[in-house]
Amino acid sequence: MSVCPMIPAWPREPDAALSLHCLCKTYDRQQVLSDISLAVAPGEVFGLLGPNGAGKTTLMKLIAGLSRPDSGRLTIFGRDGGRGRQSIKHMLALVAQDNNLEREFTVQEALLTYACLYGVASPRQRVAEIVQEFDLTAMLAKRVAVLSGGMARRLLIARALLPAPRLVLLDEPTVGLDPDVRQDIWAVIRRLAAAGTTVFMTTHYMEEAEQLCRRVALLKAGRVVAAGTPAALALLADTGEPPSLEAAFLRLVREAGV
Ligand SMILES: Nc1ncnc2c1ncn2[C@@H]1O[C@H](COP(=O)(O)OP(=O)(O)OP(=O)(O)O)[C@@H](O)[C@H]1O
Repeated sequence: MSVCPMIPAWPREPDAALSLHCLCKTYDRQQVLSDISLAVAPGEVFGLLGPNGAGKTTLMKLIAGLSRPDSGRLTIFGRDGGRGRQSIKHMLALVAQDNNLEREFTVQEALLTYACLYGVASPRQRVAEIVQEFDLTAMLAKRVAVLSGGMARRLLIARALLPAPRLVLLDEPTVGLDPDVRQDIWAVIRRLAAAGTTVFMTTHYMEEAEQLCRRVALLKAGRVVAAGTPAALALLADTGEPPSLEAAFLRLVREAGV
């Protein structure tokens, strides 16, 4: 029988925005996720850290319902993420790493089409709100194919927020972006949290985790090896230097047997 790590003082399942209990996933007989147990409070920005191949995207896909766990339990705002998918679909949005925008559409068309597909009430009005919030007016007539990486990322996030999801999953939201666009996206994430939206994000940037996340979990070879506030995790570095999340990350990732 697998042992499930207990994490004290985390939100209890009925109160949590997202609750994962002993989730396991294998691909081609490779154990990719083992006994993942986490809980994220409503309105929290939670960061998932880990080296390449640790299983972060796989976990995102399980939460988003794009893939099924082999075992374990997943609830979103207290509802079963397995059987009750239909009833929670509208509550969450995933912004994946890849750009899956329709290249021939204009920005306006991309937003309006998505709003209609997702049954957003008053789609034109909602698109106008999002355009204003993301300062997209100047690029509305541009075709998606000609957008820079930073513009496309902003559009992907803007599009995902059209149905006003309560839980937003961001897979490496600022990877490959310049510092200016990164700051823009950080501001979006802070606004979401201030408005009570829950954000569950992955990142390879320790500074990003420190700046944005109330708590983080470190995934290594498909297991949670540490979790807590960035400041608490930084203390695990134990290097004699001023504590840093980066030093703690390196220590935990390199340490054998953790
Ligand atoms: N569809 C799949 N079929 C088979 N193996 C897969 C599949 N998706 C992921 N894997 C494997 O699962 C493991 C975890 O991959 P995953 O993409 O979740 O890691 P990650 O932590 O997101 O990595 P990165 O930081 O590089 O994005 C890897 O060994 C990967 O090869």
